[in-house]
Amino acid sequence: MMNLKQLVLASHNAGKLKELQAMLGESVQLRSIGEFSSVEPEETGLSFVENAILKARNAARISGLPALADDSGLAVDFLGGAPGIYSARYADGQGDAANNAKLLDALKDVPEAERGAQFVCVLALVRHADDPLPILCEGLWHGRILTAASGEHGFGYDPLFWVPERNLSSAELTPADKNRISHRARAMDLLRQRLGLK
Ligand SMILES: O=c1nc[nH]c2c1ncn2[C@H]1C[C@H](O)[C@@H](COP(=O)(O)OP(=O)(O)OP(=O)(O)O)O1
Ligand SMILES: [Mg+2]
Repeated sequence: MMNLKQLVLASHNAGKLKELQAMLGESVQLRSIGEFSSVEPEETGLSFVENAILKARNAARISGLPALADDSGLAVDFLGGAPGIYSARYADGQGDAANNAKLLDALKDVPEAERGAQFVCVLALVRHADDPLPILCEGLWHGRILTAASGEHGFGYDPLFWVPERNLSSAELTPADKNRISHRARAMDLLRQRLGLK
């Protein structure tokens, strides 16, 4: 189908690279787009799918390699699905800690039963920059937003995301356990099936 020994990961997020490489194992080497360029494309799409495709095409164009992109985020029920595709930019680009603080504030006094949320991950794989048939895989992970941060693992909103099947925050899970059950794990599972890697 395509040479998948080397794929460029269209992401500047070290947390994603670590998780995706761990899920893929040694048969596929993920190279970060950061090796080729430090310029991040503007995420102008209105959906996770559009942004994932846009990032994958951009990375394939820059690197000349097949490219995998991950567009992901946190959709909070009480906020009508926000921050959603804007999760990384929720606190205007001030980073994870500011995003988490803003989310806690937005849910101040909201009772537990109304704090439902889901992590969303869309993976897009393109064989080359103009690929007319990107492979798209998605994964969801249902949980709840805690009232205070807890845990040191992971990245992003992990310290605020309570995982019902473990009764722990996502940042309290071991990396290996998160990689078995997360939104990203589900999307990667589908991708491996699509690629005949399992
Ligand atoms: O497993 C996760 N655990 C915690 N937080 C997560 C997770 N997965 C996505 N997230 C959050 C981080 C960021 O606020 C947004 C992704 O934004 P997103 O644009 O896809 O990624 P990004 O800008 O960090 O890197 P890049 O676009 O270069 O891949 O959702
Ligand atoms: Mg981004």
